Formats: sequence, structure tokens, C-alpha cells
Amino acid sequence: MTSITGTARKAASSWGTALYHNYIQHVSVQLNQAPSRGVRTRAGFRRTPSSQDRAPFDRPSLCEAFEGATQIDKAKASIRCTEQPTTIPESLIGKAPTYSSTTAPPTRRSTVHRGFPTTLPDRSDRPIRIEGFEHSSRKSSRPAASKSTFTDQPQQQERPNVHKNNKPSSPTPPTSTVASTKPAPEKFPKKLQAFPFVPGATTGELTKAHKFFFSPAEFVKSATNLSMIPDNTMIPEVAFVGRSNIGKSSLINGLVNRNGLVKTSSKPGHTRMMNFFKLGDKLSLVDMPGYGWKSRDEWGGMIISYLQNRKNLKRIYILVDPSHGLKESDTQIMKLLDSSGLSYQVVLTKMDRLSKTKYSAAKAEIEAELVKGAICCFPLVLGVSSKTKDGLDELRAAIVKAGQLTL
Ligand SMILES: Nc1nc2c(ncn2[C@@H]2O[C@H](COP(=O)(O)OP(=O)(O)OP(=O)(O)O)[C@@H](O)[C@H]2O)c(=O)[nH]1
Ligand SMILES: [Mg+2]
Repeated sequence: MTSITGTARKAASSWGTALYHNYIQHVSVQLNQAPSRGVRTRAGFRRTPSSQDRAPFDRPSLCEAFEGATQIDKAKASIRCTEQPTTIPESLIGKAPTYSSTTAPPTRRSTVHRGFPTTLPDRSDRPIRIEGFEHSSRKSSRPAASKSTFTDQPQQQERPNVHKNNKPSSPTPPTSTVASTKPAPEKFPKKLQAFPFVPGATTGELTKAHKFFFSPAEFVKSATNLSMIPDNTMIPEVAFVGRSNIGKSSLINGLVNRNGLVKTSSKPGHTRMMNFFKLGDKLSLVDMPGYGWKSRDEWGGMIISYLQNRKNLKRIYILVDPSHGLKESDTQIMKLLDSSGLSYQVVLTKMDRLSKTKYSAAKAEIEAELVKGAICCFPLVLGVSSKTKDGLDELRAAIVKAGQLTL
């Protein structure tokens, strides 16, 4: 059902291994619809197995994942992750591609398109809707091979939600469940060319967020395994992930204006535990060990489990160095978050190291990469410098919105 390719094996030098295996497990769970038996009992995880405990993916989610999603679905999904009602501007959507007999259009599925909420959903009571998981009748219509590889193919083909049968499928819908909703070929699918425009924070929001982040910040706990994760699920939480040495710990220090709160180092792999911090009893911030160089496999399993199960996790910030661009480990975690229906936002760190022109070019390149495949990516890439404090207020305001904090 699944196959490991060279690139995925190469990524096995870090906690990327765990990312990869988790991805495979995810695909297997979806295909088999197998219920998971063990349920974590602490740190906000459910205590007793129930119908909601079938898999990490069958749980409340910020961003619904789409099996067989098309570019237009991705546009809608991105919009769903915004806090404000938004429509897709026509300018973002290109003309419908023409299909030859060997490149059939992706199949559109019947139920996933209905009722896109345009405000951030409350993940406390809404089950994730992964098509084929909740409705066993659709399982048979999804070919297993279409989602089973995790390779170094072009990014769009790697995505678990993208149609990638080896054999071209028929342009006509394969099952009766989709027949009634199949759009006219000349109108659909359209190509998403850019993220939908999301307005940045207003001056008032920036000021409020700035003040809020001057609230007393304190270290709560370090966790080396899931049972040690603090049980403070009543307050919203945001987590910072990224490659080692990308600036995660420095960013938390910068955000809360406390230079020594989190230990930083110029040596990669410095943070070795999940560190939880609290800001004014209203927000929880989590600093993660980095992935990539000098990281360890065992961290990955714990972190992925945490990301997929933490109830109060409102958004994951993926830190990327603009001078290096998106690395394979970054796209791996994005795939995992996409397939788990978790909302994330990309933050470019160490802006001060690039000239404005180079930074803009690097940002545009990263945005273009994200447009190709991201589903649950909040459509606003932010840039920060913990050194010069540039961009910190924008990120603070984004966190306030993501956490739905009332200030
Ligand atoms: N110039 C510049 N350097 C930065 C910035 N942010 C972090 N650094 C430096 O980058 C190095 C790594 O920073 P950390 O915050 O420890 O990085 P990390 O992502 O937590 O690293 P790990 O814990 O190893 O995963 C340190 O030497 C920081 O001083 C920034 O905005 N600008
Ligand atoms: Mg660190």
C-alpha cells in the first residue's frame, strides 16, 4: 500500500523520520478506517476511548483536510483558516486548464465543498471531516495507490490530497456519489495562483497585541514525553516549530520581551525538550526542539503526537529561514499538518540578515511554493527579526487572532 522512496529515506536523519512514518501511518489509517485503541490520559487528551477516538485525524480540527482536493478547494481551505469572512478574488484564480486524454481533471468529491465556514472554527466540538473516513461507502471509490507515496516528485504531486493515479482516470466521475456535483469541465478546476489576500492587522490590533505581550511571561514546564505535557488546556496555545537553529527560542524571547526566558544558542539542536511558557494566564507558547540537523528521531514521535492531539492548540507557526528557503523537512511537516487538518502559518526569521530586495524575492519564492500545495496554511507569510524586533507586532497580532484572545 505504501512505498518509501529515496528522498523519504534520506530525510531519515532527523525527527523527519517520524514525520515520514507518521504520514504513512496516517494514510493507512485513512484507507483502513482503523480505530486507534490507546488514548492518552493527560495533557488534554481524552480519557476514555469513544467514537471520537478512532484516529488522531478523527478529532476536532482547525482546518479541514481534503482528500482529492483541487486547487480551488485549497483556496477555500485557506480562506477557511482566515479569521474574517473572505471571498476568493477572481484575480487569484486562473483559467481552467485544458485536459488531454492522458491528463484527466481531478475528481471532485461531493460533500467536502459544502458549507465552508469563513471564520475560524472552534475545534472543541467539531469532528474533522476527512472524506472516506466517516463515510465508509466512499472508501472503495478512492484508489489506495493514489495516496501512498511520499517522494521527491514535484511538490503538487507529493501532496496526499492531490489526485495522482498512475493511470489517468476517466474524465467522467467514477461513482454515482460525485456524479451530481461534477462541475462543467470548462469552469473547473481552476488554478490557484496566489494565496487569497488577507488583510494584515490594524494599528489598533497591533497596539493591543504589543501591550498584551508585555504581560508577565513565565516558564511552565519542559516535557520529554507526552505524559509530561502540562494539563492547561483551558487557555489557547500556539507552538513554534522549524529546523534547528532557525530562531524559535529567540523568537519567543522576542515576542514576550524577555531575553533570558528561553535559552538560545548558536549551536543547532540546543532545545531538546518541548518547553511550555505562559503569558499573562491567557496564552500558552510552546518552544519545540528543531528538526533537521542535530535533531533526534525520538523527538519527532512525541511532537507529532502532541501537534495532532492537543485540544487547545490554535495554530502552529512554522519558522523558515528566508535565506535558505523551504527545505524538504519543512514541506514534510506541512504535509503532515495538511493531512491532519491543522492550521499553520509560515514565519520567516532572521529578516535582518537579508537586504529588503533579497528578502522580498525570497518571500515571493516561498509563497509561490506554498501556493502549489498548502491546504491548511494561513495565507499570510510573516517576516520577523528577533534581533531588530521587526515584524514582532504583526506576529503578536496574528497570534492574538489565532488564539481568539479577547484583550
Ligand atoms: N541575526 C539574527 N540572528 C538570530 C535571530 N534569531 C535567532 N538568531 C540566532 O540564531 C541562533 C539560533 O537561535 P535559537 O533561537 O537558539 O534557534 P532555535 O530554532 O531555537 O534552535 P534549536 O533550539 O537548536 O532548534 C542564535 O545564535 C541566535 O542568536 C534573528 O532574528 N536575527
Ligand atoms: Mg531552541
